[in-house]
Amino acid sequence: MSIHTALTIAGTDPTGGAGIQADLKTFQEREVFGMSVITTVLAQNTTGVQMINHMPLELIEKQLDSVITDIPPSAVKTGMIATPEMMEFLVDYLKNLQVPYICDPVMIAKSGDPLMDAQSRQSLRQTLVPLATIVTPNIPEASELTEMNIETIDDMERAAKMIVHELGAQAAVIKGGYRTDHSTDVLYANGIITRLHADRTNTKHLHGTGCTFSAAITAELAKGHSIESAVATGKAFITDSITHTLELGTGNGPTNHWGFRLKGLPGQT
Ligand SMILES: Nc1ncnc2c1ncn2[C@@H]1O[C@H](COP(=O)(O)OP(=O)(O)O)[C@@H](O)[C@H]1O
Ligand SMILES: Cc1ncc(COP(=O)(O)OP(=O)(O)O)c(N)n1
Repeated sequence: MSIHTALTIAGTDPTGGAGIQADLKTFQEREVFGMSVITTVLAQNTTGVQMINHMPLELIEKQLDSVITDIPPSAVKTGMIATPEMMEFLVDYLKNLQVPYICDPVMIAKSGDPLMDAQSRQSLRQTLVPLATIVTPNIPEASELTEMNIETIDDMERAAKMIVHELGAQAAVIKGGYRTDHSTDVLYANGIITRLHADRTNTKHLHGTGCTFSAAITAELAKGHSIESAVATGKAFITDSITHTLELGTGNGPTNHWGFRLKGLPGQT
């Protein structure tokens, strides 16, 4: 049996809904062996972010060395990489790895709390985005990366093309979660635009949707699937996670990482 492995390099969420914890749960659900390197420890929950503490670069480097020299990843994703110094350091590291790399350009939590400053947002465009196999911004993040005002699906398509042709990523998925009329995401890969549709679930429990979606895509790339197939599976996985809501927490709760397993079971909504 061949074992597939995936590494997430990101920040933490003690509630388990977003960040490293959501990534590891998702890798496990997709039957990929999950590994993690922590960049930032956060005190956060379903109501917002209470405290942020960045790890020293030396500790990030040591964690990476420990994992990679022992269990090589078949694919890597980055989530919250909050400072230009962390980004610049990771560029050399990721170039050497030569495995599929998913860049989730995490900038702001749905609670509204910023996860990086303006200078870091600019650095992300020049450092990590050009290295990515797939970049997975939500609409505000795509606007920041492309300096475009994104309102329509056509705008999402233009932004995805710009991330590939002008910023240098191999493919881009613009996530439609911030829209209120539909949940259509747009993939641009290998010169082709694909619209990924899903019914919109009327719920406030959407904490960590972006992390979970990009982790599911990473797991599929780790198995050797194509970009198009990995993104289609990621979309099905996140849709089931949102549909089978858990209603946890006093604020905007997490998604259900085992939602796809509940499909068709009696008594489950
Ligand atoms: N209410 C919803 N119903 C169905 N799908 C949703 C809903 N909200 C977000 N999604 C989907 O979840 C995924 C993550 O999108 P989004 O929430 O925009 O990311 P982020 O957490 O980075 O802001 C996308 O596939 C998006 O279409
Ligand atoms: C540590 C950490 N990383 C990323 C996020 C943002 O997660 P995301 O999946 O974009 O979902 P929201 O939290 O914005 O709903 C985070 N909160 N914490």
